[in-house]
Amino acid sequence: MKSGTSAALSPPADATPPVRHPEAPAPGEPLGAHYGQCFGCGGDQPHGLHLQARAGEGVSVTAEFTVRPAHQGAPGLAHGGVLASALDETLGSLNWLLRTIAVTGRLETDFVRPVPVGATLYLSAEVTAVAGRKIYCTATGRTGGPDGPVAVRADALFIEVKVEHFTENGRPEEIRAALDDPDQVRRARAFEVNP
Ligand SMILES: CCCCCCCCCCCCCCCC(=O)SCCNC(=O)CCNC(=O)[C@H](O)C(C)(C)COP(=O)(O)OP(=O)(O)OC[C@H]1O[C@@H](n2cnc3c(N)ncnc32)[C@H](O)[C@@H]1OP(=O)(O)O
Repeated sequence: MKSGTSAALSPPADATPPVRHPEAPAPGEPLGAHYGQCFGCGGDQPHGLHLQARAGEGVSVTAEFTVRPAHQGAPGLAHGGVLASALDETLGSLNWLLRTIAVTGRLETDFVRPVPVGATLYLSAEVTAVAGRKIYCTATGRTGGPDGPVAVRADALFIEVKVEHFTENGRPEEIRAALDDPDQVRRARAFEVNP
């Protein structure tokens, strides 16, 4: 049974359907990591989720994440916060398709079934509505295959921010390193609004 979603995650009356950016990656294309040190998608985080997302149709993505021993809460089972991170990361990757820089404002998660170590979580997410800077989206994670039973799901509100959100709030050494890395700058540009 789906639990109730809070009023904060119900789009207002003037919300509009999301618009896929004309230069968004084609359906099936891998999105890659937005930052090598990202806990969700980065390849340089030994205990990270190493989540790999691909563009879907419209403003949707799919992703997979395999639970490793470093992700346990109870013996042999994934930690709920890690599963919420996988949902958050998948939802965050939707912003590649809008070409909008946005951060999670609110994330509401249902944990439906326990997810064992070694299991692969098949995630899918889509943007449902946009209202000004507010991006409403939803995600599910299934086990056993892309059509397997739902183990986790989330509804979320992302808020569009400017790049200064990161440069003014992030620890200076990581910001400096990111700005000095041409590959990182190129990936940040891919988020920029308006071609
Ligand atoms: C060199 C650098 C390269 C960088 C390259 C970047 C690459 C791209 C990286 C992406 C990374 C993704 C990674 C995964 C996704 C995370 O995990 S992101 C990390 C977790 N999230 C955060 O840290 C966000 C922390 N929170 C904040 O900074 C601020 O609260 C926010 C979210 C920016 C909002 O603050 P604000 O801009 O002052 O906006 P505010 O005016 O308060 O609110 C705007 C609207 O949103 C609503 N709202 C705001 N918060 C909420 C809420 N929690 N609940 C409900 N409504 C809310 C407000 O009510 C308001 O509504 P309206 O009045 O317009 O109707």
